[in-house]
Amino acid sequence: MIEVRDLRVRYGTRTVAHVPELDVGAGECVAVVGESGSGKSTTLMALLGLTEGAEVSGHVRVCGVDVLTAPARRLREIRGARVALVMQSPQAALSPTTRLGVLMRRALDLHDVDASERAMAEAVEAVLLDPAILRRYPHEVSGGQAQRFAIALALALGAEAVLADEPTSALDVTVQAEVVGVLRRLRKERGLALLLVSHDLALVSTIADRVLVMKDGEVVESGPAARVLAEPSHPYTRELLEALP
Ligand SMILES: Nc1ncnc2c1ncn2[C@@H]1O[C@H](COP(=O)(O)OP(=O)(O)OP(=O)(O)O)[C@@H](O)[C@H]1O
Repeated sequence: MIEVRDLRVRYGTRTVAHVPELDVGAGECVAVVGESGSGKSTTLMALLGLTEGAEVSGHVRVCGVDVLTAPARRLREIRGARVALVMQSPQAALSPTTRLGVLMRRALDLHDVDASERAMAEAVEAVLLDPAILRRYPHEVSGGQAQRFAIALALALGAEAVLADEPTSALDVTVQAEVVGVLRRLRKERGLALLLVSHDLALVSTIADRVLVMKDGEVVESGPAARVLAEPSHPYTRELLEALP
């Protein structure tokens, strides 16, 4: 589903992310962890060709599309519909004057997907939200609810992969846990490929099969989540683990 080889993202002369190898198959979950500024979000955005102004090289294949060479039309096919991007603050990306239900109906109509009240209610219930949320405006829901709404919309559109960029603030740990809980269940039920970005190694290891640890744009350690957590081989990974509350 996702295949990355020797991905390099540069802004000017500075390499902000270098990922030698990253694979996520259907039903698998891979987490990218590291402190703020380590290149996690940049890596995620590069997978959808969304690193504006950057020089990107290497090989990136997502849902059969060669992201670095594909024409804009092919990239639009995977963005939003086949691959869901769950952002740190999804409310910011939503129109503040449009109710969530209207927004969902428009998106489903655009892709010729069933946009009946019942189908929309089922979509939000699948991420453990009350269908009443469809009558709310984006500023009337919490960050975690907005993230779950974004996942519901993606699933209704038939997404095969979810890329989630988790909030980095320690205050948001309950939100993260809430969203990760939903993703964990959906991954099993629907065979979604999941790529999670987080600074919280302990949280992601509860869902991820494999973990990549990034520092200053480089992958310093990668491997099965259980191994990385139990026997971290890099001092930086040990630091991340020791920093946990
Ligand atoms: N458009 C840009 N132009 C120049 N530098 C950028 C740009 N976007 C990101 N960077 C730089 O790339 C580096 C990696 O940023 P990135 O957002 O990927 O880190 P991160 O690990 O996701 O951090 P956070 O957890 O805070 O989101 C940072 O030093 C950042 O300043």
